[in-house]
Amino acid sequence: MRGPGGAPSSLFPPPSPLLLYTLPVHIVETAGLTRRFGTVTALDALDLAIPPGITGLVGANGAGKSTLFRILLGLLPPTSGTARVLGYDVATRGPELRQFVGYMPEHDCLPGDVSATEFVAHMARISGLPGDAARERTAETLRHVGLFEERYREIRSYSTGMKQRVKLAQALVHDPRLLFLDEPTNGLDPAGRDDMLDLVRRTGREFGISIVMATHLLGEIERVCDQVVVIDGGRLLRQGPLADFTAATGTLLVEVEGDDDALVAVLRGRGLRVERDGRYLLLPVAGEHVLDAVRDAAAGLDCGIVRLERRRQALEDLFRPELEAADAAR
Ligand SMILES: Nc1ncnc2c1ncn2[C@@H]1O[C@H](COP(=O)(O)OP(=O)(O)OP(=O)(O)O)[C@@H](O)[C@H]1O
Repeated sequence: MRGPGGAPSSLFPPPSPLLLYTLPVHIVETAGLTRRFGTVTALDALDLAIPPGITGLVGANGAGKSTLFRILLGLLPPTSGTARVLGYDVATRGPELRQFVGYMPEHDCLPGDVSATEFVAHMARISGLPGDAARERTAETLRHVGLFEERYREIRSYSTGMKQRVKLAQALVHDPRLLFLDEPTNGLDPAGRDDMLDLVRRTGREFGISIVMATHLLGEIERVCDQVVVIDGGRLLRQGPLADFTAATGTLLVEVEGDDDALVAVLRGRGLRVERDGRYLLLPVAGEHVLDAVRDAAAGLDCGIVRLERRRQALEDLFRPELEAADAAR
């Protein structure tokens, strides 16, 4: 496991200087990437340029996310076009690139009759780690994903959330520089979803591992990702930094502690338009006087201001219409 900032642990030799100096600007690059299955076009002339960091790959079911992962791992040949992962051409250098890439598949693929320790250590050995290092590294990885206490239990006795963690552990055990996670929150309840997203974020941020996470849930992207790639029907809708998609809107978002009904009444009494969204009050930002009015009114009513900021655009609002339009056109 690498420490914060990406420093390698003592368990692993440092990456070769050659690799350090040749790390590409983009961890994934594709040009005209196309994959057909008979009459179905799963990927359609996809041009991607994904920088290091945590990237959300978002698309509805059948958008082509899993097909893209299989191609990027060098496990499935494209029909046409090219792809490079960490600078390696997937068509010719699959075995090399897979040393540096971890993959968490979407569906349940774990053997039930072995423990997490046995399974993850087996995967570590397959990746080329010698016995002692594989055992140490397995314990370390299972601790990271929160399964250390239960590591000797048979996988068949695990909950869905625990099985997802085993899948993440096997993807991490060989100390990859890049992780492909295919719907890591699949089948989890809201609390399990939160825990998994937190784990994904910590894995990316604390250990400096780049992550591409496929999901069909836009809200998940907003919580953990720096970058967004949106595909639909195998085609690229948009890609770029999350901040570009969630620019500040012309709406002021206010949250107060205290009598917010009274605050609404006072603000409306001053001629301001105020709407409610749960515990938030929303006002069009017509100028500085709106901010001043909110501050003065809250102070006059002894309401503590918890949030007073421009509301940001939600990904959901941006892409839902595009995804729906693309669906209708098919
Ligand atoms: N081996 C295959 N043979 C035929 N069609 C396939 C094959 N693999 C994928 N497809 C088709 O390609 C399209 C993209 O599938 P893919 O699994 O990549 O989508 P996805 O975005 O990962 O969706 P999901 O989350 O539902 O798996 C779908 O129409 C799917 O039916």
